[in-house]
Amino acid sequence: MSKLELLPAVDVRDGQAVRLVHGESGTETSYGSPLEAALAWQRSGAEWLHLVDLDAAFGTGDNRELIAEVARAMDIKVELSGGIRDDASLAAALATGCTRVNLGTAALETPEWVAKVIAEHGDQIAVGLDVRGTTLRGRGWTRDGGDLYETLARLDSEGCARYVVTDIAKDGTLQGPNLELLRGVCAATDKPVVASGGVSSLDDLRAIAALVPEGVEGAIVGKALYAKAFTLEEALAVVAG
Ligand SMILES: O=C(O)c1ccccc1NCC(=O)[C@H](O)[C@H](O)COP(=O)(O)O
Repeated sequence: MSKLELLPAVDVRDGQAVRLVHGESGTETSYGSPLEAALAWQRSGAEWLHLVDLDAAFGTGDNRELIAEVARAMDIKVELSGGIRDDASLAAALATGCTRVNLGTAALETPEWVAKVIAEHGDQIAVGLDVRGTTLRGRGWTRDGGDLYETLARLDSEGCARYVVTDIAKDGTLQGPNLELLRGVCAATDKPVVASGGVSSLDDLRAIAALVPEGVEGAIVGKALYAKAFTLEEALAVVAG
């Protein structure tokens, strides 16, 4: 059985590494320099970094230069997320040398453009399915954007390579992942799924790792690492088996 990939998160708001609760603007806890945080995860043995420009996601500006600096400083694989919605923002994201980008709002609002870039960039494009219940949310998770399973079927038919699935109700809360949601998405697609939101403990990671045979490929971990619920070294040891 393949092992679960771990993606420690660095979410950037106003130049700082932060964690939000339910992804809501105004709930930030700050954790200092994004570059220092990313380098710390890399030193601890991470193979991936999940790097989010929250200002670009919310439409309150962007941290494009800082995000590029962090991505370029990494020797590990980088997944970039937040505000990638058109040719210019996609080109800027890919120019950082990141391994892949995560599209959210664009998949809901400009499906033709997303189909085009999936066709052009293949595995470099993942789509973030950020949900409340089974309703997708876009624009920094502030606006409803359609039904999860209808959108998933459309993206599958367009050849989307991978999905990053977040239960917004769990994100940043340390309440545990939504395993039922992950199982539901895995049952609806043959494409790999990256779980995001709510991881609170090593047991949560074990529970997500148990879904690898169903199609879960990775888990994003944010708050739990910053709150020191466990160390990244401990988490990597758990997923190594
Ligand atoms: O990824 C986005 O585009 C995004 C947009 C708006 C609010 C939050 C967003 N991402 C948050 C994350 O990707 C978190 O880093 C991740 O879900 C980790 O959650 P947790 O382990 O619960 O801290």
